[in-house]
Amino acid sequence: MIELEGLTKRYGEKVAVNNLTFAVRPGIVTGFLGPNGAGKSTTMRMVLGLDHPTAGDVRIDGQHYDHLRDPLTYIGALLDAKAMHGGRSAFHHLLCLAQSNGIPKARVHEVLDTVGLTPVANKKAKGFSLGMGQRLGIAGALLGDPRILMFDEPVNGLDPEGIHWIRNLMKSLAAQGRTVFVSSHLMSEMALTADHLVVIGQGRLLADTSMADFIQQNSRSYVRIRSPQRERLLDVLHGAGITVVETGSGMLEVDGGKPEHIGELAAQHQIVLHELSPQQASLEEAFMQLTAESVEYHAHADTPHTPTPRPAPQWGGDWKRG
Ligand SMILES: Nc1ncnc2c1ncn2[C@@H]1O[C@H](COP(=O)(O)OP(=O)(O)OP(=O)(O)O)[C@@H](O)[C@H]1O
Repeated sequence: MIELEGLTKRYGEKVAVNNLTFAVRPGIVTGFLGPNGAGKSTTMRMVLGLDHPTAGDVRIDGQHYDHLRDPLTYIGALLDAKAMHGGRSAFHHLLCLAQSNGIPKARVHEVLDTVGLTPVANKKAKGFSLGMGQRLGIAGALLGDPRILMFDEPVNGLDPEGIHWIRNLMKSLAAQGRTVFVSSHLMSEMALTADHLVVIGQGRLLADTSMADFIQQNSRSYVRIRSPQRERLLDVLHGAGITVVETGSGMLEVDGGKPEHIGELAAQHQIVLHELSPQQASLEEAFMQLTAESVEYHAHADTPHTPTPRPAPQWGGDWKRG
């Protein structure tokens, strides 16, 4: 379990993370969403003790990261796949991590196999593609067989097979009772992977809820109806006290209606239906709706806005014995 309480991080005037309180629970995949610059990576860095909170607290299974003995055996993380020594082979990179955390060498071979990098184990990491780098970063996260896993944008650079693989990996890690905390901008992927969502905007908590509730609470669900006897159907629905929205394309929409009820009414009045389909907004639509006001970096056709570059997080470099 990861627990945040009033977690806050300021960089000068900028409040990157603002009083976040939530818990990431075991046994499920928790998605961490937010527009660019919302504070996701800063939060994750604070979980790993790579950044120190201005205020508040974050604990891993009740302990501060700095107090964990052999931290890789508690929490494995992928924050920045490029934050590794490019001159080392994949095998050596993992071996160094293993040795500093009391993990046996045999485990290095196991995780290389799990992520599919055994054939390139002796190749230097600097020659790796983005996707291979992601796999190596994931191998590092799995090395200590930790109860908690945290991935920042793990599907970045992965091909469709790789995306499918990481989705199943995360689900199976959660099914084993582990805590899995993952950020991604790929909403369709998140919708397939996460059971629970934590959403932040401009450093503040916007939602901490199940995937189903999040979509339901932040979007419109309705029944779409198409009928060649549109006018008669309208009369019947109005007669039954149902509010109908008429769309320009000739469709009818009933907010929050039950398709069974509408279908039965139509049948009772012998009205032909060509379509009767429940419509649920996608995670992407719900996310856009919730975060619309906290998006900092809008694209403009003629004035592209680029956030100020900042140093890459030093993943792995600060990990040490407690
Ligand atoms: N080391 C730093 N110094 C100054 N400002 C920083 C630093 N790290 C992050 N910030 C600022 O804090 C805010 C949150 O950044 P962060 O990278 O945590 O957001 P994010 O949600 O991970 O964004 P993205 O989705 O674009 O990766 C941003 O405005 C960013 O510019």
